[in-house]
Amino acid sequence: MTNIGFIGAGKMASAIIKGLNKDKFSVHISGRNIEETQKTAQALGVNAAPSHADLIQASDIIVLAVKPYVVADILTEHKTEKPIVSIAAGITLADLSAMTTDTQPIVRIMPNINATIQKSTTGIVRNAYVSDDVFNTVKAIFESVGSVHELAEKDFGTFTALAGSSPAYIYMFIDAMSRAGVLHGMPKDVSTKIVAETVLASAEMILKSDENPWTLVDNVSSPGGTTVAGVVSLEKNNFVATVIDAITATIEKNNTMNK
Ligand SMILES: NC(=O)C1=CN([C@@H]2O[C@H](COP(=O)(O)OP(=O)(O)OC[C@H]3O[C@@H](n4cnc5c(N)ncnc54)[C@H](OP(=O)(O)O)[C@@H]3O)[C@@H](O)[C@H]2O)C=CC1
Ligand SMILES: O=C(O)[C@@H]1CCC=N1
Repeated sequence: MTNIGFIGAGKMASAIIKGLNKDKFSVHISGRNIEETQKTAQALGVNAAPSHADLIQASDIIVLAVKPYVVADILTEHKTEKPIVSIAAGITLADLSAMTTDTQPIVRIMPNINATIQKSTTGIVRNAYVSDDVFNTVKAIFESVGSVHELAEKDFGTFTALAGSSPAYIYMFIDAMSRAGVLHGMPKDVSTKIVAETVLASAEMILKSDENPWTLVDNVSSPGGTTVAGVVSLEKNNFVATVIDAITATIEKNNTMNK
């Protein structure tokens, strides 16, 4: 049984812990406040550690699941040679090494909120001090809540935009479509379900088809028909450039988070 300790048990840690196979992993959590930690531990069916030091003592692998600005404080105060896994946005392996030691085994992860339904698309990279055994265990943790993509660290900012943050942008798109349904007389719950089902199936089409997305756009667009009228309107309003700008802004923020 591998002992996994989560420092910080908020939205992401809870989503990951819920998906973990408790026959393979014994899970410990520690937070800012022991009463809150005990309540969260009880709700998740895991162990509450009285302090971060106790959690580190009890764990084989320590997952930092706190907000990025808290990571340095924790790593400065608590030294360990055990492998550290960070899910914090914008904090690089080099940043984490600078907060620990030159030889600290560190894995950097970018999951997404779809871990809540075991469908995270997760990015992973390790430094040179992480053994294959530890790396495979960390991969297994995140495979319990979705797919795992091994990346070069230079691509982590882009991955953060395309997978870590993008659920928010996709929710915005769904809500905008659904609001248009309301404008044209449909109840919001009905239009949201219709749009969400259509987004889900359209994404499945892209994953199952060999065609590129623009060919699929052309397949929907009948000559002189309804779809092309909407496609031209989206383009008049800079839909593609607007989306690309949002992804670039996300990457730029990622690159300056710890500066
Ligand atoms: N949300 C998302 O979609 C994603 C988030 N991430 C990353 O995951 C990390 C966590 O984000 P998320 O789960 O959303 O945030 P949450 O705020 O939900 O969780 C953070 C948790 O850390 C706790 N905490 C704060 N200070 C300390 C401390 N000193 N010691 C221990 N615990 C502490 C907080 O407790 P309290 O509430 O009491 O302050 C809270 O429970 C971030 O670094 C973020 O970049 C990565 C990918 C996606
Ligand atoms: O907004 C953030 O910084 C985190 C990282 C990806 C999703 N949420």
